[in-house]
Amino acid sequence: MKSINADVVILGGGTAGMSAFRAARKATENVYLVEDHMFGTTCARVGCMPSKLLIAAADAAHHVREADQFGIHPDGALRIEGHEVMKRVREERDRFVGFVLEDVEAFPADRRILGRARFRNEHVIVVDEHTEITAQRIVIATGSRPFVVPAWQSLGDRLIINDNVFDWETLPASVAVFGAGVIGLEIGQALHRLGVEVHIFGKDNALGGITDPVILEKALEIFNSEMKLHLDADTSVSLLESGKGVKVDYTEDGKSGSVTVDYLLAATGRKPNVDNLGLDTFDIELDERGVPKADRYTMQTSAEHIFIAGDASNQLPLLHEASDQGMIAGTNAGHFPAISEGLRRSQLSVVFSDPQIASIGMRFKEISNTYDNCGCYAVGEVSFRNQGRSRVMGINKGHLRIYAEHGSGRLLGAEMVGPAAEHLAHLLAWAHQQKMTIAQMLDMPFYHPVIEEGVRTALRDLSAQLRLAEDLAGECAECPGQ
Ligand SMILES: Cc1cc2nc3c(=O)[nH]c(=O)nc-3n(C[C@H](O)[C@H](O)[C@H](O)COP(=O)(O)OP(=O)(O)OC[C@H]3O[C@@H](n4cnc5c(N)ncnc54)[C@H](O)[C@@H]3O)c2cc1C
Ligand SMILES: NC(=O)c1ccc[n+]([C@@H]2O[C@H](COP(=O)([O-])OP(=O)(O)OC[C@H]3O[C@@H](n4cnc5c(N)ncnc54)[C@H](O)[C@@H]3O)[C@@H](O)[C@H]2O)c1
Repeated sequence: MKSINADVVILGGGTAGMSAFRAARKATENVYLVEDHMFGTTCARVGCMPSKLLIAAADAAHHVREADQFGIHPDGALRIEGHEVMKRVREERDRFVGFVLEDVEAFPADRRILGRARFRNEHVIVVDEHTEITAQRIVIATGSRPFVVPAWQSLGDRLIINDNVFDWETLPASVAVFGAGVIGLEIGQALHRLGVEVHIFGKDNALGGITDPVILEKALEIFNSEMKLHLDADTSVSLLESGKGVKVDYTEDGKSGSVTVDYLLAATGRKPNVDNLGLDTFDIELDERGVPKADRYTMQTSAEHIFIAGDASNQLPLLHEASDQGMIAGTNAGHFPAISEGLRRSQLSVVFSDPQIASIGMRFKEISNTYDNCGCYAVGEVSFRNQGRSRVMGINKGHLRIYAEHGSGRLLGAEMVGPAAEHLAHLLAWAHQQKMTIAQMLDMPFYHPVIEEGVRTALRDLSAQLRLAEDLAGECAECPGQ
């Protein structure tokens, strides 16, 4: 077995690991990056990019179908060639992966190690059975993997996860998507729009990570009118005798039903890859999911020379977060024992369904947990039904709710389902990070006619309800704030 002494070793060569590697190398050259099987990142290979490529194809089909409303009638039946759709998805995906691999190739070859890393103790990492690294500091950046209900393993190759979808040569005839979260909704709706028969099975009426009940109700109405959603069904699944498909039996609202599909896509959440790392070989404080607890500003765990970043950290499993957390963890591992707080940006998340779903700052659930006792917040809202530009474009479906604090008048957060949510959410997240008040946001320019005018309507509604410090006479002085 080869022995190495390192200042820093990074476990996992995805987005967070690459970011940590670059950051740590600014402090010391003696840094190693260990990747289990394949560089290229989850985002580029099987996550953000291929899913958005599939969605882009679905959007193209949708726009053709929707053209009628403008008096445009594409002649003949819409023909979707599954193998052409998937060829573009795979080719463009490979192009994105290629760029990541070029970045990896630029890292010194002797500092990249392929193999599965595991702690032997708090300072020693064993990679497969070929290398032992004694490291002064360690960054865990091992990402996450889909959580799959154990009983579904009996479905054999008819059970698929997101990774499998993007390797398809062509589109299947039918899929049952389990999980109506972010992945289930994005991939499920895209497949549906590409002509695949899709049945989405969820749990507890949850949809796309929405926490605001008003937004959830609107979203359920919109998505239910397009697809077969079973969001609170009892289900049992079995492999067809032929082995070539899956039967889903379900009961919902007292009624029973059954569907037969080619595949069951498990999109029931993801699990941080920390369970097989050997964390039980030393003392480190874990959360309820078995993930090392870490300070969100330094990414330092209770074992002070060990840092964690990206999906592995069980904080916000998003690409930009993985990159930021990797940078913070790598910088601190590099400069240890000098630790500094890194930049954590305002929360921003977007689901690329149509209409899109987005949230910024505090979600409604957090707001109600924090403020419900004192009632020191107000909500402003707008429906996109009669919003000028959205109606012009025939995309006038959705609702936006913005939350602000009485007293300070500051923007707290927002949730929405609706047109251009990816852009509106950026606008709102930037204002949130700048700690703007609703009055300051209303002082900003708004062009006409644009979808952003919908944000202004919601801000005006909010402004009319907000009670500012001078009106409160001491009330809300003890507001929990953020
Ligand atoms: C279908 C899908 C769509 C998504 N879309 C979006 C999106 O649109 N926008 C967005 O912001 N986020 C999106 N995400 C989430 C985003 O992809 C992740 O948050 C991000 O990729 C996490 O990066 P990471 O570095 O933590 O993990 P990864 O990129 O997964 O890197 C972890 C690496 O660690 C390696 N590893 C694991 N165990 C070990 C070990 N023991 N030893 C050595 N190496 C190990 C793995 O092989 C892997 O390469 C999506 C995810 C999925 C699945
Ligand atoms: N656009 C994006 O930014 C994007 C896209 C995809 C993924 N992601 C990231 O990946 C993470 C994981 O995505 P995900 O969709 O797997 O998880 P998720 O947590 O968003 O959704 C999982 C859903 O599965 C449901 N569920 C759980 N067990 C079930 C069961 N047995 N049957 C039916 N439904 C069940 C849950 O109620 C939940 O709604 C997301 O939280 C997100 O951070 C982001």
